[in-house]
Amino acid sequence: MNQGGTSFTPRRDAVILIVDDAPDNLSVLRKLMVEQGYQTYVANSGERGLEIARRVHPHLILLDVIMPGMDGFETCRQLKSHPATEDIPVLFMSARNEQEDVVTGFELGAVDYIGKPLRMAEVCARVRTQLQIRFATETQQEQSERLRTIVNNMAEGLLIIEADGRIQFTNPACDQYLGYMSHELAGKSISDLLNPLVAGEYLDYFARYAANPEAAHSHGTREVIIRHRTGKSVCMDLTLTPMFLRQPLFIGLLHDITHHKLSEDALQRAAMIDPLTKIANRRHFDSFLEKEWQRAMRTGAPLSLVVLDVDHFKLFNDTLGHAQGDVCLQQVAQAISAHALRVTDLAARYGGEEFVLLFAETDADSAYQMAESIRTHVESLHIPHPRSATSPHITVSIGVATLCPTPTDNIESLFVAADRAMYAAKEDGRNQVRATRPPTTAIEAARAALAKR
Ligand SMILES: Nc1nc2c(ncn2[C@@H]2O[C@H](COP(=O)(O)OP(=O)(O)OP(=O)(O)O)[C@@H](O)[C@H]2O)c(=O)[nH]1
Repeated sequence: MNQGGTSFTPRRDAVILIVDDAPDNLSVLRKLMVEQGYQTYVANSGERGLEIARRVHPHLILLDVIMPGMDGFETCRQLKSHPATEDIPVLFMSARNEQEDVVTGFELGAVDYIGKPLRMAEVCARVRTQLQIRFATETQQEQSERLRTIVNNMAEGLLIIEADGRIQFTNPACDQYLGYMSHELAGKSISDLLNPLVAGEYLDYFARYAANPEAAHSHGTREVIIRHRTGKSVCMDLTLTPMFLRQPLFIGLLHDITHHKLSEDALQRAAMIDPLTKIANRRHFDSFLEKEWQRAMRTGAPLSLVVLDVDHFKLFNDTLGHAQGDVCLQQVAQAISAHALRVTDLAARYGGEEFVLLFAETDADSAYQMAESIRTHVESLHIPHPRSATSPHITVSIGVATLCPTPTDNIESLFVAADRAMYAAKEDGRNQVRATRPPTTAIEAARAALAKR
């Protein structure tokens, strides 16, 4: 169907009802309408016309005015007062075509009034025009209904926003996302929902494009934090598109990504954590060390790396079983991470039974003290190691390396130094701390004091 120009062709399934008491008129008009391709019903009285109209609900009624019994005006009055027929367009045909008759016809709700004798080509043209209007209205109503159903049932939140930031309309999903009752958001400003900085940016964007509609373009999608009615923050994707009708408006589409965000965060956290011991994994430690290394290069502060290895762990596994070995690793991990006290400290499981600890802004003496404290902590856990030649309990050997990184140093060399120190501790009998440089006398004293206990 072409709704735009003059070449409109009525739908072939258009249904016409002709009401006229004169059989000749009825037969001529019927023939004419059938020739036009319309499905045609006829009635020879107002009463019969009402009956057919309620039953078949035609698209248009051609209604004679002068009829015995119920005349055309009364028939029209009754059609318009019944919900089943009130919206059917009525086109009067009458020899009574004084001005007051025509006015009465229109006042009763008719869409047109044709004078008799009828000129058939004119009747056809008027019928076609009324059908065109009728179908266009139906199409509009259908489209509006379709749109309303979509808007009311879509999962995305929808807002219509005016250029000054005032919310004109929200759909049920939007109300639900943000905890509002239906229509409660209308009249509020988007500044009530967004933080002032983001709201300011949007208001600038609205003002810019309201002033220059030609340059309008979609604001795209961005992640925003929106204030829920309860005050809590929800994370949403907001897509804004300008729409210029009588006034500049903006269509906002809200997509709730709080759950994605939560699982994204959980995934990110999981990617950083060792599943057995729940402390940092190697990947997280490496990136943390890289950052602290760069920072230490800028500040010139010392960086201490501690490498720890459980003594005779293979024997432990072989004696008590792998499951018991796992529990042991968990306990040792907790003891180690209990010493990562500052935000710039990080304890991690680096491999099977090997752990590492980074102490940023920590000199060799302090790092040695911390390492010694870890060693005694692990020993004090008293995890039985029945077949160990070193101790009846689980112990660890620890290597410490300290460096004030310069551009000629590299992380690898810090690791090599700490590893070397740790192997030296193993070779020297295990359950001890070795550093890349000898501890100061004060540290020695501390060690001696600890050893006596
Ligand atoms: N239970 C358990 N054992 C592990 C895990 N990862 C590595 N191991 C075991 O840790 C043991 C490490 O053994 P080695 O590196 O040979 O050390 P070791 O000779 O027992 O002891 P040292 O010479 O004192 O280092 C191996 O038997 C590994 O199977 C783990 O996740 N759970």
